[in-house]
Amino acid sequence: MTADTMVTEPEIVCDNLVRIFKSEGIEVVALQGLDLVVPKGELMALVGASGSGKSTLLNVLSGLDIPSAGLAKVAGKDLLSMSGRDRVVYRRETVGFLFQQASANLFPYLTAVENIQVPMALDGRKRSERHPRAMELLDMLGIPECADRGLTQLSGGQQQRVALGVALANSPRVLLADEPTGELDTQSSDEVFAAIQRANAAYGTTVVVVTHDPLVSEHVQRTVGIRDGRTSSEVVRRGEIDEHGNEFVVAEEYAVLDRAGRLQLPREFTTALDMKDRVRLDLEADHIGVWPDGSRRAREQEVAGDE
Ligand SMILES: Nc1ncnc2c1ncn2[C@@H]1O[C@H](COP(=O)(O)OP(=O)(O)OP(=O)(O)O)[C@@H](O)[C@H]1O
Repeated sequence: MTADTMVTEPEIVCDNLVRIFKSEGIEVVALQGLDLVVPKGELMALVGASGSGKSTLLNVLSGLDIPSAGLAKVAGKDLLSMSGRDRVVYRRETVGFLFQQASANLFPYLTAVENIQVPMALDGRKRSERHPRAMELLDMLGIPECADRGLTQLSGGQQQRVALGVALANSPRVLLADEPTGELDTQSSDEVFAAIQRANAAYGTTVVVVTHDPLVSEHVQRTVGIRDGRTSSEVVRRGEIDEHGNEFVVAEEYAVLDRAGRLQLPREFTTALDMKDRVRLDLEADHIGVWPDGSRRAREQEVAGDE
């Protein structure tokens, strides 16, 4: 294969991913055929209502949970067929995880630099002296002066940046973050998100952030919406330059069309036109028209079809 014909495999591929939870005889389908492709090095956000399946998806991608069916591949590794042993190595080396609460990533009795060195020690390195990578990470996170501070001497935003350092300690290819700014004030959120952006740019780490925070979801290239366990919509942003040479961002919204031809119409659209149960489709030269059942246009079409 030549360099020209070589196609880079996406870093994350989910194809028709299903996760069913069974408890006390009741089945909950948390993921119902979810499709998602994330190219290497992308920083993207996942948004969706409570219960839509975001945490279930992150748990699958982080190797904590095993899906019921479908395909989930991260950094070329198949998460359904992976052995228990490979899963441990995968979680230590391939993915880093950042939780909403910084404390979930941190040991309270260790300093900032010691915390960042914990996963490195697990990786067969010595913890007794400062590891250059830990100091480099603290620099990149913008908190080198916090190296020897205990957690009680750090603000919430600084603690979350140390937690990010822990997640990045072993240079994971993929960083998964679940509401990383959810408990922070605006300035701290800003600092944590800026640190995530720097990590993405400096190390080429692919980043998936689950968020309700517009500061995050509106400042990434792509925001994917999840509804009822499926990817339903995407907003793609790109920078453009106006006639005065000023940069501005164009955001385009898409519905996701899966391989079976399914798409979810936005609820505001279907409610506005009182669409339910079934709709009439009309193939035009360059688009597909969707009409409410019983609308004048649908009836006209029916008559035209009969003639
Ligand atoms: N371990 C479990 N056992 C049974 N049902 C579960 C389990 N985990 C999640 N669910 C169900 O799966 C669905 C998706 O949950 P999930 O936590 O992934 O949603 P979410 O989008 O992350 O929500 P939130 O924003 O509130 O965290 C919900 O109906 C939830 O009740």
